[in-house]
Amino acid sequence: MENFSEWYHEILENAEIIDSRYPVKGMHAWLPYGFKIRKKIIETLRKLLDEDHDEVLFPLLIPEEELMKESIHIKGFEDEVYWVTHGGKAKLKRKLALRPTSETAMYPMFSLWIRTHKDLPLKVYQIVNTFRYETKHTRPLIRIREITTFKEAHTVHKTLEGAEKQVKKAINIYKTFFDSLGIPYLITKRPEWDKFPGAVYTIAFDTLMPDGRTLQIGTIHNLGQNFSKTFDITFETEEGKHEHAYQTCYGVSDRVIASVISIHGDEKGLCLPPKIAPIQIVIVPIIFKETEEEVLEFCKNVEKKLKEGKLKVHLDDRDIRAGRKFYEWEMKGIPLRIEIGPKDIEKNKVVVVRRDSGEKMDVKFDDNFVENIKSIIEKMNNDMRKRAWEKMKKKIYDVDDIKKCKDIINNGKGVVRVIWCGNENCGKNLEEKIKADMLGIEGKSSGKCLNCNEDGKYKVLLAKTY
Ligand SMILES: Nc1ncnc2c1ncn2[C@@H]1O[C@H](COS(=O)(=O)NC(=O)[C@@H](N)CS)[C@@H](O)[C@H]1O
Ligand SMILES: [Mg+2]
Ligand SMILES: [Zn+2]
Repeated sequence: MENFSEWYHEILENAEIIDSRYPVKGMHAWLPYGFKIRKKIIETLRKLLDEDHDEVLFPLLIPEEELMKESIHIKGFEDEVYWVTHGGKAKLKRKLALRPTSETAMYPMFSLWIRTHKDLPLKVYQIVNTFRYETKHTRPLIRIREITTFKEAHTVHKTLEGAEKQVKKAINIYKTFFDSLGIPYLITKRPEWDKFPGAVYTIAFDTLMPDGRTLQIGTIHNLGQNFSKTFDITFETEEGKHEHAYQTCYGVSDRVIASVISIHGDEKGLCLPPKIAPIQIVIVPIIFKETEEEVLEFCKNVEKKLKEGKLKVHLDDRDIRAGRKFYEWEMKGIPLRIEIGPKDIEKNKVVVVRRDSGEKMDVKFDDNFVENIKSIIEKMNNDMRKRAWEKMKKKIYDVDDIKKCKDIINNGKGVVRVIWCGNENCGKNLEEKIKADMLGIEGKSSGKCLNCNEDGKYKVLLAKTY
């Protein structure tokens, strides 16, 4: 794990997640196993969003004049937009952008959909691919040019309070989502100079990767009335007045998958949270010639019982060495392995091995068998999440000395928490001094600004970032 980047690229290949050989930089093919993991993660996300959003689907191509409408927004994206300029041999009269994100695709339509207060709040999302011509170093699933798993939610409200309430709801949705994947997170309000182009403010979820750098795994933007004024999203109030609506949008991407792989993975390969593992349990028969029949028979019964319990189980009865099977399934991060040999069936039990801790347990194949397996799985989900949080918390340092900050940041030790006065120039100066990015404001604080010694106003986090 000391060379995280090498480990990361190898695991994507060895665990058959994606194939990076696709001949366009920053774009990759999803392989069957990786696709199944991605599908489970999307299912988890959909279940959360469908509680009070409707799923929609907008076109990929955005007319230039719509994309250019919100000046700050386009300022932030103009260097990253892919353009379509031809249809066949014919040059298009007006060029079309591949959506980098869909505000400018959706909001002209919202303006048509929203007439009166009865049409609000509107809460929609889509899970699509988006395109950003990233000029910084691209990296599979982390910084890609085709973001293949881009979930973007867009909401419209009558009042600022409505939008504020939705921001809080979105924060809870992301907390629940990342908790279910066992991913720890830092929640901060991005500094003014690093918020989403066109937003009033941005709340970000960052996680800490094994190399000491943080990865922005989700963002929530309060758009105020910036876009509703640009795209004329107005509604008739109860009193018959016309007002501009208040909006939010929030998104996650393939980075969620990158963080599940990176944070739970180890030298043996992936370690998937049981909740999103395409196969939760693999049964490996320990075969000896004289007892082959009854062992396989027993394995089939165990498999049947587990399937009846709605668990995703695979019986690996290939005619290869058990050790080879262990290696392969550990690489693929299957949460539980069940080993069954002649001694086990004599005692009517199986051996259960946890992928995360390596812990081995005997479990009786009796009436409580499925329940016992389910509680091991439940415990594993919780242990993986707790372990990841503890690991991250240990790498967040409260620091009141610039030199110490530099040492922590330069040696990839993690994140520093310091007191800041809130002044932008001072903040940017601090970033330069310790060669880190300000993730953002965690909360209020008194004391002295670490950088300029003026009155401190906020607790802020800084780290090396992706
Ligand atoms: N090049 C990229 N590769 C992978 N993920 C990315 C990339 N760029 C952004 N993301 C992820 O996408 C999330 C949402 O992107 S964003 O620009 O912050 N926000 C939006 O686009 C808003 N419309 C909310 S959906 C980011 O938090 C980040 O996790
Ligand atoms: Mg970007
Ligand atoms: Zn200061």
